[in-house]
Amino acid sequence: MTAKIIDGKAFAEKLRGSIAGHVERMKTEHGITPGLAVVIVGEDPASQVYVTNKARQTAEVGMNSFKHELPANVPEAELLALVRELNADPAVHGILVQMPVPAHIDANKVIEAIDPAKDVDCFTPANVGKVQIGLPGPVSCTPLGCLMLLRDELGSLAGKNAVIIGRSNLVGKPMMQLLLRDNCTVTIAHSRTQNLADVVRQADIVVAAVGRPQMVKGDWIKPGAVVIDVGINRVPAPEKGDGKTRLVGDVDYAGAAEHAAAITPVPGGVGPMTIACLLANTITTASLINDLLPPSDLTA
Ligand SMILES: Nc1nc(=O)c2c([nH]1)NC[C@@H]1CN(c3ccc(C(=O)N[C@@H](CCC(=O)O)C(=O)O)cc3)C=[N+]21
Repeated sequence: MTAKIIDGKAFAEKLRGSIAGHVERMKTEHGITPGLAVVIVGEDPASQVYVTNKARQTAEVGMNSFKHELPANVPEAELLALVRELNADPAVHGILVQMPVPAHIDANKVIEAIDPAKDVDCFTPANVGKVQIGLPGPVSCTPLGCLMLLRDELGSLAGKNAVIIGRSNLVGKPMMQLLLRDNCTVTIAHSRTQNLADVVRQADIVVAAVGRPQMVKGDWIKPGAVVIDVGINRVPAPEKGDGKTRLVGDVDYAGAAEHAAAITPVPGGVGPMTIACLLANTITTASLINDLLPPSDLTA
C-alpha cells in the first residue's frame, strides 16, 4: 500500500481563505478588525523566520498584525509589562509570545500574565480547562490543526483507536482532549512506555509528537492507519552538500507510507496548519470578546 499524502499546506490555504471571509464579515457587519500581537524575544533565526511568516499570513487574511521584538537580554519585568499593555489594548484580540523565551525569563509567569480572553495559543490554565470540559474558547493550535486534518480524512473519528506519542502540554495532552471529545479511544505513549511498537500497532490513528527524528518506524504502523506527524526536526543532509540540513518528522515517512492509508509529510503537513489555526483562534477570541458566536468551522 502506498499512503495518500495529506496536504496540510493546501488545507491550511483553504482554511485561511475561510478565515479571510470571517474577517471580512466581522469588519463589515460589526466594525471589528481582529488583531494579533506577536512578541518575540531574542534573535534566534528560526524563530525570526517563523514569526515573520505569521505576521505575513495575519495581514493576508485582513487582520491587524502587531509585531514586538525585544532583545534577548530584556528584563522579565519588561516583557510582563508589554503583555499587560497588550491585554489592555482593545485593538489586540490575540497575544502570542514566541516560545522558548530566554532562560532568565520564567515562561510560566509570562503565560499567566496573558489575559485568557486573548490567549490564542491556549496556554493559560483557564483555557486548558475550558478545552477539557468543552467550553468555547481558543484551542491549542497544533492539536486543532491535527484534528481538522483527521476529520477531513476520516469523517467521524468515533470508536477509533488513537495513539498519541508524546505527553507535552503543547501537543500530547491537548490532542488527547480533542480526540476524546471526538469519541476516540485514546492512549498516550511516552518515553517510559513499554513495548511502544506494539502499542502503536493497535492504532487506527497515530499522532507522533516526541521530537525525535524518524523514531516511529514503518513496521509499527497498522495497515490502513492514518499517521499525523507533528515532529519538525532539522537533521544534517550531507547529500545536499557540506553543512546542509533538511527537515524530517518524528516518523520514518517512507517506511510508514508503505503501511498507512494516509500520512502527513514534513514539511507541508502539520506545520502550516499550526499557523492557520493561530489565525482561526484569533477569530474565535475576537468573536468572544465582542459577545459574538465564534464560527464553528474554525474551532473543535
Ligand atoms: N507561543 C508559541 N506558539 C507556537 O505555536 C510556537 C511557538 N511559540 N514556538 C515555536 C513553535 C514552532 N511552531 C511552528 C509552526 C509552524 C511551522 C511550519 O509551518 N513549518 C513548515 C516548515 C518551515 C520550515 O521550512 O522551516 C512545515 O512544516 O511545512 C513550524 C513551527 C509554532 N510554535
